[in-house]
Amino acid sequence: MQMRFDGLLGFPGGLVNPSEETLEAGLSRELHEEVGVAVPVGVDDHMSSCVSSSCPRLITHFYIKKMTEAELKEIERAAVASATDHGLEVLGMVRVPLYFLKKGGGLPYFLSHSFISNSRAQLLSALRHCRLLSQGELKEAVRQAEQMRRTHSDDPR
Ligand SMILES: O=c1[nH]cnc2c1ncn2[C@H]1C[C@H](O)[C@@H](COP(=O)(O)OP(=O)(O)O)O1
Repeated sequence: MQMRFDGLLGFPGGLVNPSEETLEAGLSRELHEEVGVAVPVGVDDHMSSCVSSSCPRLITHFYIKKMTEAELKEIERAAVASATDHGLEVLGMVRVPLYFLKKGGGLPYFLSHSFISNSRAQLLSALRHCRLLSQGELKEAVRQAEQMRRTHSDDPR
């Protein structure tokens, strides 16, 4: 995922006008701007679509692209070295911690941060779809994250 200019976590991507380009071409263009490399995206990579709750005229389309660790490392390097949006719209790529540490560290802490639009739900659906974590582990991570958010909102600081 990435830290956005507004301080929220989200996925690389952006607005596409379907009368001007296909969704996949628009996503590839946005990826080039935000991660600095041309990542080919096809209709087979499409995962889900949903009407935005904050803006009913916006439909969010979510794609999953599996890649090797070497490809991921290349993207992480390019995101800093050549992405035109780096330091502007995008403040940095972040790997999602897919583990649990004592006292909520790892995935539960990550999930307790603030996310743009429905990107937190998109992350959870991707982890479920790719079977990277079990249903029980995801449920436990969400439970701990909610508990942390409640604790933080009680913090008077
Ligand atoms: O990761 C995301 N998941 C779901 N919706 C998202 C995500 N990132 C952005 N959005 C939504 C929020 C905004 O309403 C629009 C446009 O986002 P934005 O970052 O402003 O797009 P541009 O890069 O400026 O085109 O999408």
